[in-house]
Amino acid sequence: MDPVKVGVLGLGTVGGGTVNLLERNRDEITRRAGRPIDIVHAAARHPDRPRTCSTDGIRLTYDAFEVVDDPDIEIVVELIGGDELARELTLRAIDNGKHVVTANKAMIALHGNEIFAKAREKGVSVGFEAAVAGGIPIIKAVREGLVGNRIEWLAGIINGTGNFILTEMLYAGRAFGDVLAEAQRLGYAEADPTFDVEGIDAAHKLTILASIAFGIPLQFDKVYTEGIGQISIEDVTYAQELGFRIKHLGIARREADGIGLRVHPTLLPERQLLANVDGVMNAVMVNADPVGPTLYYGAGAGAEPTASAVVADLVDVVREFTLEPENRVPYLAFHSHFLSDEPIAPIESVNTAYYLRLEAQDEPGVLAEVTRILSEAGISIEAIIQKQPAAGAETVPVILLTHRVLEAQMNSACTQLEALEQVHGSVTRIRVETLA
Ligand SMILES: NC(=O)C1=CN([C@@H]2O[C@H](COP(=O)(O)OP(=O)(O)OC[C@H]3O[C@@H](n4cnc5c(N)ncnc54)[C@H](O)[C@@H]3O)[C@@H](O)[C@H]2O)C=CC1
Ligand SMILES: N[C@@H](CC=O)C(=O)O
Ligand code: NA
Repeated sequence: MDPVKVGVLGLGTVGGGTVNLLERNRDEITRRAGRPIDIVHAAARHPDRPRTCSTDGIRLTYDAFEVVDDPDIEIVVELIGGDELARELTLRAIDNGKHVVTANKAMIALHGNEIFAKAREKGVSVGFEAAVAGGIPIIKAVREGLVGNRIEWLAGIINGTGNFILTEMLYAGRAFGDVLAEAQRLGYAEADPTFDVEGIDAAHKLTILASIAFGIPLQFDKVYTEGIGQISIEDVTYAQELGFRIKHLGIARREADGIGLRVHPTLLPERQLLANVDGVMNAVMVNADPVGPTLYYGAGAGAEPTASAVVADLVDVVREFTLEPENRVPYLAFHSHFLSDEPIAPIESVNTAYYLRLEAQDEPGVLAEVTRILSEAGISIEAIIQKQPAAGAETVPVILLTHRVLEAQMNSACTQLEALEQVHGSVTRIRVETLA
């Protein structure tokens, strides 16, 4: 049995994890793939650096192009991250007739349309299971397991670092910088952690999920994105009093004007399973016809869970070696000539319920003014709470939960609320989803 020869680009967190996993579960993996899978060539920026994996039997080089040009290599595993150089190396590997496995969501979200077109032309596979929700086999589940369904919406916690920070900071009282540093130490964070904190990484993943769920091209630039930076302890506390938890979600849903793609903090009823996904864990809920809601849960980041997904793709590619390219599972689940040009709905036309918090002067008539403005904007109120003023404070917090409303209506109502003399500062607004 000739081993399959694999080249790896990048021996960092995921690269090291992948080398270790192929070694540790070698027998099981060989019995499943039909042949042993050997990493024989790897590019590392610092080949002499101590690593988390053994490099025995692996030819090491500084030059990633040497690996993609190595005629012995059948599959290239791209694990350097970033988008431009990774794209160049991936396209070159494909041009050289090699299959590619990658964990790089930025590259797939930004350049996937081009990469898949080139891969189709060359008849090679491109696996990217590790790019979304780490170890959860979500690409496989949506692309293959739900193939008979029409997907209505999906919603998920799809950034491990962000969820780890939120959980530790808001529910265990730790400081942001301290938790982020720990996420970096544990290998969860992106090279530039603002990608995690500002929701960019989640938007990359949502782009990919939406494409395979709805059969649309990858359109990262159309995702509406808010990060976790503006979530305050105060709002977490009030949300809890109302029976909700705040999570950072990626949501893709069929809306009246097209498909809505958004990443933002969200209040979820505390009984929702997604509301109880904590730490580095991720979860994606998919609502489809006819299956109904299904939920996928597991570690969203870290060396070993991510390596699990990389190895799953490696085995899939090996199993498909002898399949005619047209009989393989399409990269984006739908055949490329059947991808739809359905528009992406602008955020203004998205419909959600809202949590609002405003600081109002503690005097008669203010609540009446607030409810008048909302009612004139066609927004109905589900709950309203006026807190006691803190000692010596000029204002009292007023918290409202609204029914579903168009984003555009909410924008204009908030402008009017902020213009009231009795309302100080800006209105805090967080979308509410019940995922029903
Ligand atoms: N860490 C995680 O939990 C997950 C990471 N990913 C993705 O996996 C990819 C890799 O991430 P990590 O392993 O966490 O990053 P990392 O920073 O730990 O590893 C990347 C490695 O590539 C090396 N490298 C960079 N440019 C190179 C070049 N031109 N030639 C050779 N080596 C080069 C770096 O020196 C580093 O050792 C990224 O695309 C990331 O988004 C995906 C899922 C989870
Ligand atoms: N930085 C990412 C890594 C996995 O995709 C995350 O924290 O989710
Ligand atoms: Na995955």
